[in-house]
Amino acid sequence: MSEVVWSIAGSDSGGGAGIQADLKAMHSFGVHGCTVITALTAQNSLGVDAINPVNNAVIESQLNALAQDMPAKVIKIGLLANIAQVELIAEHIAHYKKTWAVPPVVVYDPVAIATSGDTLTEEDTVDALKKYLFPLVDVITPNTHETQLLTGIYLIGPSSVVEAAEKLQAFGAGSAVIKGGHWDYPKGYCIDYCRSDSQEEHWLGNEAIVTPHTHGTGCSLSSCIAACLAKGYPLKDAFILGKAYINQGLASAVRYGEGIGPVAHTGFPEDLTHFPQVIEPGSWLADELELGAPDDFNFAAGFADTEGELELYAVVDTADWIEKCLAAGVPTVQLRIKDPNDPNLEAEIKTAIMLGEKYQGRVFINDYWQLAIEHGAYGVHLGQEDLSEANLSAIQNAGLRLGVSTHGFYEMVRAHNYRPSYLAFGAIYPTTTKDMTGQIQGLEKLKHFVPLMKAHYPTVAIGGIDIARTEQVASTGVGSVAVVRAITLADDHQNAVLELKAAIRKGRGEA
Ligand SMILES: Cc1ncc(COP(=O)(O)OP(=O)(O)O)c(N)n1
Ligand SMILES: Cc1ncsc1CCOP(=O)(O)O
Ligand SMILES: [Mg+2]
Repeated sequence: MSEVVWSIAGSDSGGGAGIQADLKAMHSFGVHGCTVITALTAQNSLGVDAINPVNNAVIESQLNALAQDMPAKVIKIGLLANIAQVELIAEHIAHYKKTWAVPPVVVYDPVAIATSGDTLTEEDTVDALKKYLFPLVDVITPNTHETQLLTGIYLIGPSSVVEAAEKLQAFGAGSAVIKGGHWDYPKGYCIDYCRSDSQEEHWLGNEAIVTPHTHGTGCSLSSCIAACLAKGYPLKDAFILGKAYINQGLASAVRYGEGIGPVAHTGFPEDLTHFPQVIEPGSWLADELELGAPDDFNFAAGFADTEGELELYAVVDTADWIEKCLAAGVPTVQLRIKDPNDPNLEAEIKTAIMLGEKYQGRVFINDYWQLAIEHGAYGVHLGQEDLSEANLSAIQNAGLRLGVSTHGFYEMVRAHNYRPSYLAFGAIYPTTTKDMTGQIQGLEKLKHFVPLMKAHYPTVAIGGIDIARTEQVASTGVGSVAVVRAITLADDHQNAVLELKAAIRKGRGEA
C-alpha cells in the first residue's frame, strides 16, 4: 500500500498550482494524495480573479473525515486564506502530533504570492503563522518573496539566504528550503538552499531553465518534498529530487491559455541532465557564491575507467581472501581493512595488489589511497566523507580508478561532481557487516538509481545481498553485485561464487 500524504491547500481552477499541482506531483512520486481544500480560487493563466475561502466548518469536516480513516505520514500545507484558517489548522495539527501513533511530518509552503505576483493571503496572517503554525512545521519551503515577507530579510546573496533560514528556524520551523527561482545570482543560475534541523547545509544550482511557463513550481516542489519524506527519503534527497522534478517539468512546460502555463508533471526524474549540481567547495559556483573551501581540499574530476561493468564484486578483509576470491573466478575484489593500526596493513595491501596482477583481476583498496598509489593498485574505493579529505588529484594523476559509495540521490549527484570510475549504492538490505542504521535503501530506490546513473557509470549494489537476493538485485540492471558475507561466511566459497554468478546472469535474463 502506498503512503498517504495530505495536501491542505487551495484549489486552482486553472489546474496549474494548488491542490491540482500537489496531487500530480505526489502521484509522480508514488504516494497517495488526499486533500483538504481551504479556498476555491478563480484563476487562469493570466492571473487570480478571486479567492473564495472555505469556511472553517467545511475545512474541519474534511480534516475529520481523513483523520478517522486515512492518517497521513506527511501533511503538506499550502494556501491558508485567513487567520481563522491558520488557527484551525494549527490546532488540528498540534492534536495529531500529540495523539497519533506516528506523528505526521509537516511541510509548509507559505503560499503568499503567486508566480503572477498576486497576493493570496490576507496581510495580517503573518503574525498568526509565526505564533500558531511555525512551531509545528518540520520543513518550510518559501520562495524569495515569501522568505522576505516572513523574515523581513531582503535576499541579495548567500549570506542573507542563510540568515533568513536561521530566522525561519528561530520562528519554530525545523528545516528550511529556500527556493532561489526569483534571485538571479550568479546571473542566469538558479540557486536553492536547504538548512536542516541539525543545521546541515546544502546548496544546489543549475542554469535557469528559460520558459515563461512556471505556474505551480512552488506548490509542486513542496509536494515532491512531502512525498519523498513520506517515502522515507532523507531531506537532502527530497530536496534534490524535487528540484530535478521541477527542472524536468519546466523543460517540457507548455501554455494552455494566453498567459503563463503550468510546470509539466512528467514522473520520477531519471535523467541526470535535469538534476541540479550539488555545489561543492572549490567549484566555480561555490567560488561565485563565496561559500569557501576547506584548506586541504583537493578537487579532481575524471578518473580512469574500469573497462566495463564490475560484475561480481567481493569485499574482503585479508589478502588471503583476495586470493581465494580471485582464484574462484571473482573478477573484482576489494581489500577492506578497517583497522588503520593493523601491523600487517601495508604488507596485505602489497600482496593484494600483486595478486590482482597474478590473476588478472581488478583489485580495489578501501580507504588507504596513499598506499594504493604507492603500490600501484588498480583502484581505490572511498566513502563520501573521504572525498573532501583524500588527495584526489594524486589518485587521478597516478591513473588509479576511483569508486565512490553513495547512500541516496543527493550523494550520488555529489559524487558525479568528481566523475569517478564507478558508483556504489547501498545498503540495499540490512546488513550485520557494517552499521548502516538509517541508510537502508531497498530495491525500490535501487530501481531509480540504476536508470539515473547507468548511462554514465558502472553501477554497484552493496549491502545485505545474499545468493537468494542476487537475482532480483541483478534484474534492476545494476552492473555489479558487491558482497561480503555471501562469500566469506559460505560453507563452500567456490560454490557460492558460482551460485552468485549464475544468479546475476539469471537476473539479467541471460540464463
Ligand atoms: C563496493 C563498495 N561499496 C561501498 C563500500 C563502503 O565504503 P565506505 O563508504 O568507504 O565505507 P567503508 O567500507 O570504508 O566502511 C565499499 N567498501 N565497497
Ligand atoms: C561495506 C558496506 N558498505 C555498505 S554495506 C557494506 C557491507 C556489506 O556486507 P554484506 O554483503 O555482508 O551485507
Ligand atoms: Mg571507506
